[in-house]
Amino acid sequence: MPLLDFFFPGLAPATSSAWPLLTGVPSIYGRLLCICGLLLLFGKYASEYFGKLLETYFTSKIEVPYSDEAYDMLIFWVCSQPFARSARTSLAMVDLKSSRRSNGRESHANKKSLHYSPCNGRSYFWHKRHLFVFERKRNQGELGFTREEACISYFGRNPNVLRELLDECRRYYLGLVKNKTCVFEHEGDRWKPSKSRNKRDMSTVIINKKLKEMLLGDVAEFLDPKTRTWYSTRGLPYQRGYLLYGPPGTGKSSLSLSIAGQFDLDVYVLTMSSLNDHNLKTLFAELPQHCIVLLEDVDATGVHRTQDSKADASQSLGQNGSPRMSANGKVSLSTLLNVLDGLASPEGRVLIMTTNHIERLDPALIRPGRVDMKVEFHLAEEDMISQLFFFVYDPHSKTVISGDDSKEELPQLAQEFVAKVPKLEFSPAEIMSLLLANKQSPRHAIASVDTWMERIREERRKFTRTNSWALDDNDGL
Ligand SMILES: Nc1ncnc2c1ncn2[C@@H]1O[C@H](COP(=O)(O)OP(=O)(O)OP(=O)(O)O)[C@@H](O)[C@H]1O
Repeated sequence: MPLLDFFFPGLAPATSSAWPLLTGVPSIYGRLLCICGLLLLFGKYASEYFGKLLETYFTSKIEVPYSDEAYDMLIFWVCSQPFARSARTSLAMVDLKSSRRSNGRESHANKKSLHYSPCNGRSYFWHKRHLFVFERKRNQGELGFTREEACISYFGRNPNVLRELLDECRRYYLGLVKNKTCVFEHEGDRWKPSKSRNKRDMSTVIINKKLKEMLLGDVAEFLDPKTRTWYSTRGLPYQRGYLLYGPPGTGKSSLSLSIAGQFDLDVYVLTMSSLNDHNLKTLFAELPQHCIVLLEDVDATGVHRTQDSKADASQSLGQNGSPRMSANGKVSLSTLLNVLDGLASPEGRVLIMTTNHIERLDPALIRPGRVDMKVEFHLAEEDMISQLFFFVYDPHSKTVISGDDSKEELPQLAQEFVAKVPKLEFSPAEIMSLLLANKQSPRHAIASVDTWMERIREERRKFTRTNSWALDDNDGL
C-alpha cells in the first residue's frame, strides 16, 4: 500500500477500502469480480497517471486559438495529411483549394469539394521521423459561443520541432492564399479570417486615371520603408487614412480590395453597427502592422455624435477603470476618434472609410490627420462608359468572352453605346450589369439600352416611393 501510494498518490485509499471487501467475500466468483474491478480501476488510473507524466516531462506542445489565423494554417495543413483522411471522427468543410485547382472553371463533379479534418479527440501521426499528436477541442466560451482550440504536441523536449512544423503549415497556407486577399471580420472582440478573395487587378476598377495614379502613388509612398523611418524620426504616428465617397455602385469597395491586392495587404473589415466601445478598442489593439482597416458605409454605422467628441481616452473609462459603453451600447464618436488617433492603432495601418453621404459625417471624423485624402467617385461619364464597354468586350482584356462581332467593329460599337447611355445618370455597377447580361453580344447590349434604362428608372421611382412611405411611418411614430 505505501508503495502504491508513493507511485500513484490517491489510489491507495481507494484500494485499501476495497481490500476488506475482497477478503470478506466468501464466493470465488465474487472475489474474481472484485479483482477484475480493482484491476480496471488500477488500469484506468495508471494510464491517466502515466499519460500525464509523459505529457508533462516528455512532450512539447503548442496551442493554437480558433480566433487566430495560425488556426487556419494548422487546419489546412492537417487536412492535406493522410492521417486526416483516416480519422474516424471528422469535421467536414468546403475545400478552399478546389476553385484554384480547377482554375475557376469548376465542373459539377469537383464543385465545392469537401475536405475533412479530425475533430474531438487525438490523432497520432508520424512526420519527419517524429511522432506528433493533433488534438482539437471545443470549449463553451462566454455568451454561449462555442470556441474551438487546436493543439499540436510531439514526443520530445525540443520545442523547435513543433515550431518548424507550424512553419511548414504557414508556408502551405501562404501557398493556398497566394494571389488572394485575406479578409478578416470580427466576432465579438476577436478578429476571424473570413473568405479569402482572388486579388482584384487594379485595371479592373475603372475610375479617372489621374485619380487612380495619385491614390496608388500615395499608398505606395506611405508603405515605403523610408517613409516609416521618416515618420518615426519625427515622432509622428505612422498611419494614413482615406475617404472614398460617392453614389452606390461606383467602385469604392472594389478599389479598396484592389489596393489591398496590389500592396499585398490583408483587409480588416469593421462593421460598426455590431460593435460597442469596448470591442472596438480591443479590435484595434489586436490589428497587425501593415494592414488595411476598411470601414464601409461609415455614415450608416450608428456612430453618433456625443456631447464630448473631444473627450480624452480617460473619460471613456468607468469608475472601476472598465470601459464605459456609449449610452445605446454602440460605438460613440469619441471612442472612434480616440482609437483612430490612439496609441493602440498599429504602425503602418491604412484606414479606408467609404460612404455614400459625406455630408452626414462629423467633420471631426474626416479632418486632416484622420483622413489624409478624400477621393470622390462619380456616376459614369462618357469616358467611363466607353472604358466599361471595352473592358467587357475587348479581346485583349483578361475577362475576354468571345462575341459575335468582329474586333474591328468594336470602337464603332462603343461609340454607339456611349451615345445611347446618358452621362452621369447610371453607376458603373448598373452599366456593368447590362453589359454582363449581354456579354456574348455588344450589339445586343446596345439594342437593350432603352429597356434597361426604363427598368432602372422605374426601380428608382419605386425605391423612392417606398423610402418616403417609410419616412412617413417613422414621422408618425
Ligand atoms: N468603377 C468601377 N469599375 C469597375 N467595376 C465597377 C466600378 N464600380 C462598380 N463596379 C462594379 O459594381 C459592383 C459594385 O461595386 P462596389 O461594391 O465597388 O461599389 P461601391 O461604390 O462600394 O458601392 P456601395 O457604396 O453601395 O458600397 C462590383 O461588382 C464592381 O465590379
